[in-house]
Amino acid sequence: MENRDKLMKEIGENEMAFPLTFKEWEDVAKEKMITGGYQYVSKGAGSEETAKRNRTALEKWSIIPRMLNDVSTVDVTTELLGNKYASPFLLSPIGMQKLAHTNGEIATAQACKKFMVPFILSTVSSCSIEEVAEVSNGPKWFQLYWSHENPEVSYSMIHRAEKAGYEAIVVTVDTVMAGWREGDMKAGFSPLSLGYGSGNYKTDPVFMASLKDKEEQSIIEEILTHIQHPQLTWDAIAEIKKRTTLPIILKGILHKEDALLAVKYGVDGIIVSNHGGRQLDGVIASIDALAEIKEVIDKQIPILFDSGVRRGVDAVKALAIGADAVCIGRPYLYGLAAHGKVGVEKVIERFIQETEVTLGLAGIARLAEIERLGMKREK
Ligand SMILES: Cc1cc2nc3c(=O)[nH]c(=O)nc-3n(C[C@H](O)[C@H](O)[C@H](O)COP(=O)(O)O)c2cc1C
Ligand SMILES: O=C(O)C(=O)c1ccccc1
Repeated sequence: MENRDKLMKEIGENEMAFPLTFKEWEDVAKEKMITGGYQYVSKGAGSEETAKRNRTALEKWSIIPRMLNDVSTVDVTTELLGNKYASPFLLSPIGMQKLAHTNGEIATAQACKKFMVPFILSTVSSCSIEEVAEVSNGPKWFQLYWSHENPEVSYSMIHRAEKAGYEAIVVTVDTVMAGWREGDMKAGFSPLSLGYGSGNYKTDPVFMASLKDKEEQSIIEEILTHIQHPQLTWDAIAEIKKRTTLPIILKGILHKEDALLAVKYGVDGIIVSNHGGRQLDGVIASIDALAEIKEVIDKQIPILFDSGVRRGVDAVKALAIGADAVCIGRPYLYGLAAHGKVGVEKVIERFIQETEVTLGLAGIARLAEIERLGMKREK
C-alpha cells in the first residue's frame, strides 16, 4: 500500500488545488464551460429517470468483502482482447471535447497515455483520428457512428483508424436517433453547430468528396444526417466485420437477447451502457442490465461497462458483478473542463488508486480473483 500512502501525502501537500469528489469536479467544470455546453454534457434525456437510476441502482448493490488475505500489493492489471492493460479502465467516447477545453481530445489522449488507459475516440470528435494518434502512442480505440447515408464514409473512417494504430472499433448502437433532451431543446443548443465536433468528418476524404456544397452550415447539416442511423441492423454489423480485421465492440447493449445476438454475429465484445441516461429514458440502470447479461454471456466475450460510474467503488462493483473492464464517462470530461490534460490525469489516477484501496479492503489482492467477492442487491 506504499502507493496509497504516497498519494495521500500528495493530496494533502500538493493537490489541494485539484477537486477531489465528482461533485467538486463538476462544479469547477460548470464554472468554466458555457451554460448550454455544461447543460448538454451533464443532463440526461427525458425526465432523467435513467440518469438518476444509474446512480440509485449502483448504490443498491453492496460488496460482501473477504477478510484475512494478504493485500500488501493489489494487482489491478487487466487482460482484454488479448492485450494486457495496467488497470481495468478505459475512457468512454465523448464527442466534441473542445466544448470542454481548447485542447479537446488531444489533451485527453495524452492523459490516457500516461496511464496506458485506452482512449475511445468518438466519431464526432473535435480532433481527428490522425491528430490524436500523432500525440499519443498509447492504446486507442475508435468509436463509430455508422453512416447509413453513405457507408463508404464509415469504411473510410475505419480504414483511417486501422492505419493510425487504433486497436478496436466500438460501434455505438443506442444512438439511432437523437435522444429527447429537453434542456437542449429549450436552449436551442446543438454542439455541432458551434463547430466543435467535425474533426473526423472534415478530414475524411470520402465525406468531403461527397459534398456538393462546402459551406460550413451545409457541412454541419450533412454531418448530422450521417450520424443518425435509424436503419442500423445486425446486417450492418456483419458487413463492418467483413471490412476490418480489428475487433468489433458493440456499445449500448442492455437486453440479454441482444448480448446473445452479439455473440452469434461474432462481435468481439460488448459495452453494457445506457449512454449515461442520454438516449432512451426510462430504461434499466446499466448496472442491473450488467447483472443479467453476465449470466447469459458466461465469459464467451468480454463485457465492458459504463453509465453512472463516479468513483473506484462503483468500478469495483461492476467488476465484481461481471464486467471485464469499466469505462469512465462524465468524470473525465469534467477533469478536462476543469484542468485540461492534468485534470484528466488526476481523475484517472484517483480512479485507479481508489480501486486499489477498495480491492485491498475487500480482501482481493488480484483483480483476476474478484469473483471471490459477494455482491448483494437491495430491492
Ligand atoms: C457530452 C457527452 C457526449 C457523448 N458522446 C458520445 C459519442 O460521441 N459516442 C458515444 O458512443 N457515446 C457518447 N457519449 C456516451 C458516453 O460514451 C458514455 O456512455 C456515458 O457518458 C456514460 O455515462 P456517465 O457519463 O454517466 O458515466 C457521450 C456522453 C456525454 C456525456
Ligand atoms: O451527445 C451524445 O451523447 C452523443 O452521443 C452524440 C450524438 C450525436 C452527435 C454528437 C454526440
